[in-house]
Amino acid sequence: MTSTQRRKCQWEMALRACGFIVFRRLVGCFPPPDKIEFLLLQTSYGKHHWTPPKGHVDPGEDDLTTALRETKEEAGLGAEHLRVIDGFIHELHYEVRGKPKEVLYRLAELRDPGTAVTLSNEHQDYRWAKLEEACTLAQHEDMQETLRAAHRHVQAQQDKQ
Ligand SMILES: Nc1nc2c(ncn2[C@@H]2O[C@H](COP(=O)(O)OP(=O)(O)OP(=O)(O)OP(=O)(O)OC[C@H]3O[C@@H](n4cnc5c(=O)[nH]c(N)nc54)[C@H](O)[C@@H]3O)[C@@H](O)[C@H]2O)c(=O)[nH]1
Repeated sequence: MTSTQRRKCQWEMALRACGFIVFRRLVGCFPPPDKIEFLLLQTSYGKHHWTPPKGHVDPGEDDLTTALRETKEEAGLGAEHLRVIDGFIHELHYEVRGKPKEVLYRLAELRDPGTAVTLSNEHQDYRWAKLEEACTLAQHEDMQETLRAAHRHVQAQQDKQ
């Protein structure tokens, strides 16, 4: 299937995308109370909006495979770089050009916080952002709530340790 056929097929189906809220924990700098930073990517097209790595589900692909593929394609981070966090899945529903779209986000920690991010031509910039900056970049309320929920989830896990 050519990329044009793939894109047409995706538009004919319900829009569905999957991705990862990728976070890293800063190490070695004391005290900052909040060491959690989220990865956001800025598109090189359209409104240049910021989102975590994610993208459309290919025909026959399962959600986790899509999330891993897109994170590799868009940020250069593969399964070997990530620790997928159990118990966190957030599904967002919004409209894109009049069509309903659903986006499913899982949560993953960057194992080595020093790992470099490598962008594809779909994005022009990236940021490792603390929660409030990430919410400002993300703009959309549903994404902001997802980031806050991810932050709560990571902190709750930390508190248990
Ligand atoms: N030239 C050009 N080309 C485009 C354009 N558009 C796509 N391409 C091509 O498609 C490829 C991307 O393919 P994938 O990577 O597989 O797909 P995704 O990762 O899914 O990426 P998208 O950008 O399609 O979709 P969203 O991020 O969902 O943004 C769509 C709208 O929704 C808003 N929005 C975003 N997030 C949230 C949220 O959390 N909450 C709420 N409420 N709203 C949100 C956002 O502000 C925006 O207005 C590119 O390579 C291009 O070739 C475009 O405008 N111009």
